[in-house]
Amino acid sequence: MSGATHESGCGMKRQTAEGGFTSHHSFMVKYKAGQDLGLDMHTDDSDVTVNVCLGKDFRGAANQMRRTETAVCPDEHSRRHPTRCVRPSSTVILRLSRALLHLGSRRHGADDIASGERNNLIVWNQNARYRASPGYVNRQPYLREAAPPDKRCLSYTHDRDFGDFTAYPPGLEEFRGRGWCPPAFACYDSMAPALKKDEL
Ligand SMILES: O=C(O)CCC(=O)C(=O)O
Ligand SMILES: [Fe+2]
Repeated sequence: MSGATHESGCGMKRQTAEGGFTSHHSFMVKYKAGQDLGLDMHTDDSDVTVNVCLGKDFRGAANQMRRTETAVCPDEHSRRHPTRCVRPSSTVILRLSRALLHLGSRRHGADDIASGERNNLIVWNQNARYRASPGYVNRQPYLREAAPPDKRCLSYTHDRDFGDFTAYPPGLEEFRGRGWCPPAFACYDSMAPALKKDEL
């Protein structure tokens, strides 16, 4: 591996404190024509994720050689910040033989590849002591969203209001109305009234 991208300002102190990681879960993801081309925005069941692009030969959505774009939400998911951002998500270019390190609780996804095959090694690192502490992201209070989400942060599988901001990807219209985010009590003021009534 020739280098790793680590977004600045993405502190990992709490996640790596008190002896560090207590478990790891590693797996490969594969993107190829006729199978998955990319991955919708989501969070991981990890405290810190390592994502290494191992192969093979592919072109990204903008036809770049062996590079693809990954949107990473600037804010850590917490019950206070219900998994998506009102601030613009940053775009990280993950290219062959490089690694990306990010908090599992930050929403992220992989843009579709245009051609070829992309293979990435994903390592989910968990810290049981961090998870048991009051600072754990999923122990924070879940507050109302202050404003509509950033478009780049939207997820067609998770967000009820995805279709209010952008068209569903071809063939994925069936996800309309199926998401859970944001729950009714956390809707921003200008969210469509029909969606505000939905319960979690
Ligand atoms: O393919 C990628 O770059 C992201 C994969 C990922 O986020 C995951 O498998 O959880
Ligand atoms: Fe992920």
